[in-house]
Order: sequence, then structure tokens, then C-alpha cells
Amino acid sequence: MEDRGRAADRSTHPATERLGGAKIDIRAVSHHFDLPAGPLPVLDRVDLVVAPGEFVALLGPSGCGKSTLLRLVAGLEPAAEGELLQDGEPITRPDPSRIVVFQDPTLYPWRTVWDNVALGLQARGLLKTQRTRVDEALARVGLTQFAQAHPHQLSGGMAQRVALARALVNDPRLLVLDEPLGKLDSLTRLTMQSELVALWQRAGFSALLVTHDVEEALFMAQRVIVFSDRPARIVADIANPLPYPRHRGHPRLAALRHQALRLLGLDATW
Ligand SMILES: Nc1ncnc2c1ncn2[C@@H]1O[C@H](COP(=O)(O)OP(=O)(O)OP(=O)(O)O)[C@@H](O)[C@H]1O
Repeated sequence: MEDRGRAADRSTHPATERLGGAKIDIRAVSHHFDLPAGPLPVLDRVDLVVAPGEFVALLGPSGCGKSTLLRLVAGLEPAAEGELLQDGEPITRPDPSRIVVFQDPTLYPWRTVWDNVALGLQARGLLKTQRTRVDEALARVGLTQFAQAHPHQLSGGMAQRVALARALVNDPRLLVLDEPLGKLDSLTRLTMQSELVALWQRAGFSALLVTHDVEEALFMAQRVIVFSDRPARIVADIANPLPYPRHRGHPRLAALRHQALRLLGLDATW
């Protein structure tokens, strides 16, 4: 991780500094939903290890089970079979060390940007003593000037930056990203991809990203996991060793894109 240059920010983020990114072990996890017509199998013996501080992207056909896997990792529901561990401890419930960022920023419209970002600290009774963390999180996403704005005064990209700041203020050890840039226009999306990578480089959390965008996965992640149709099983684990910052036109990215599209059953000539 020598290329990550994040030492400068670490002094202000004691939890991540002390503990680093989380190691996540997903061991033989299978899952299904009980529908009136019978069980719907969604995950099929998924084995995956996310190393501390690693950025891993999950790609797969729509509806195969990627978000379900993120929900299990986040501790939002228990796996039907197998186990999920964070640093060797079973994941049994949501925890502030694992923060989920969804496609929709879901900000409270009546609260200012600052107050939205402060939510996590407030809920944990830490706001009184740690108000500067809110300011720091806003600075990290470039929204200091908008601290007193309300969500309706923000663009889609800015709202998603607020959602990121709201996650970062908790010093997550794992950031669980479920299509976080999916609703943004394509130019904002490209900018935010670079910003998110820069945040990850500075803060040192582990990241698990679900995206439908092959280029996004390859541009951002160190590994791209490709899933089959539902029930999702892992069909490939593609390493992307390119150092950061990455150049979108790098020929290696084009070759990896071709490989990923082929694995997804798509013709990579268009
Ligand atoms: N709570 C639930 N109850 C019943 N079925 C569910 C539930 N959540 C998800 N499913 C079903 O599980 C399957 C996998 O859903 P999931 O959202 O994990 O897929 P996905 O790969 O993230 O999809 P997409 O890429 O389209 O977002 C889908 O068929 C979905 O309808």
C-alpha cells in the first residue's frame, strides 16, 4: 500500500489510524429469501476475503444478489448459511465501524448539511466533544462552504458528497458502497470516482463497492469480483494492480474491461 499516501489525514482520524481497515471474511455464505411460492436462492457458497485497507468491487448481472451480500456484510440481516467475520469476530448486527452508502443519499431535508453529517456522532452521544470531526468530514468532501445549506439547495453530486461525509465522520473501518454513484450524471460520476478513491487512499478504510459499471469497478478497485446469475456465485476474481492515481486510458484497463465483459457474457467489441 506504499502508493496510498494517506499519512497526513490519519492524525485527525484516530479510530482508523489505530485499527486500520477491517479484514472481512465471507465464508461459504449461501442465502435465500422465503417467498410465498417457495425459497428464492440468492447467494451460493460465496467465499471472499477483503484484506485490511483493500478496495474490492462486486460486478454481476442485475438481481444476482450483490446488494444482498452487502446487507449481510453490513450486519443488516443474518446469512442463512456460512459465516461472515470482521477481524475474526462474527458479524451479527450493524456497527458504526461498517458504514453503508446507498445510491440515494437519503438526507433529512429539514436539517442543514452540517446537521446531516453530524447524525452518527449525535446518535452515539459524541457530538458535544467531537464537533470538529463534522467540519473535517465536510472539508474532506469539499463542502465546507455549504455547511449551513439545506439538501434542496444541493446538486445530486453534492448531496452524495454529504452522504459520504456522513459516513466518513464515523471513521469507518469498512465502507460498504451500494451503487453510490448510480444516480449521478456521467461527468459528475467520473469526478466522484476519483474523489472517492482519494478519500479511501487518505483514510485507510476497506471498501466494498457494488456497481453495474465495469469501467468504474476497474478504475476504482484493486480487485473486481464477478458474480454469476442468481443465485450468485463467484466466477472470477480479477486483480487490478495498477497504481493510483490511475489513468482512464491505460491499456491495461482496456484489457481488463474486455476480460470482465466476457465473463459477464457481453461482447466487448462495443
Ligand atoms: N427482502 C427481500 N425479500 C425477497 N426477495 C428479495 C429481497 N431482497 C432481495 N430480494 C431478491 O433477491 C434477488 C437479489 O437481489 P439483490 O438486490 O441482492 O440483487 P443485485 O445483484 O443487487 O441487483 P441489482 O444489480 O439489480 O441491484 C432479487 O431477485 C430480489 O428480488
